[in-house]
Amino acid sequence: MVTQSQAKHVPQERLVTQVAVGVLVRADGSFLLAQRPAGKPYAGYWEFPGGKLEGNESVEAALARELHEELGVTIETCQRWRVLEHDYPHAYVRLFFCKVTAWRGEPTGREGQALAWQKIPVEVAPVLPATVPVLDWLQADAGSSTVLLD
Ligand SMILES: Nc1nc2c([nH]c(=O)n2[C@@H]2O[C@H](COP(=O)(O)OP(=O)(O)OP(=O)(O)O)[C@@H](O)[C@H]2O)c(=O)[nH]1
Repeated sequence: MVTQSQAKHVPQERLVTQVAVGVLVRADGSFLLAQRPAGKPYAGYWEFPGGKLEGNESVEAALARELHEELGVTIETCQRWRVLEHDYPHAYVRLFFCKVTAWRGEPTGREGQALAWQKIPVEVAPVLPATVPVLDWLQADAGSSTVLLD
């Protein structure tokens, strides 16, 4: 979904694209990255699975839809984690990162995208610019059981 931003630091002429992003974390601490398919901006870059909110969708509903479409999984446990904004040439995005700790089904690249379970330091490259800080948060969280809400 694209909405007019009310955030003060967003340049006035920019629309904000809201994006729900899933950080699927397994019991061993590994997390899932997906490679953006050909034809999208930043094709070939690695990111966390997710996509844009549609209509009046909530973050949770958009994430459930996107993870089902992209990976074929059904979310069972999901918690909002952090919010990050990034100004790309193609869009100003507001990313709602959610930690997904339980799901049904084995993630599969249903849109032909490559998938990789990773730990810090990640072995795949390049990652999307706005994905880099998330890797730092995951590393910071690794020694703590605290989940910060934005
Ligand atoms: N899914 C996802 N998107 C991200 C991440 N980091 C990041 O900057 N983005 C940006 O958020 C936006 C998500 O758009 P998308 O193209 O994946 O969404 P979508 O599946 O709804 O796309 P569509 O237009 O093909 O339907 C892109 O501008 C992408 O660059 C991330 O970790 N995961």
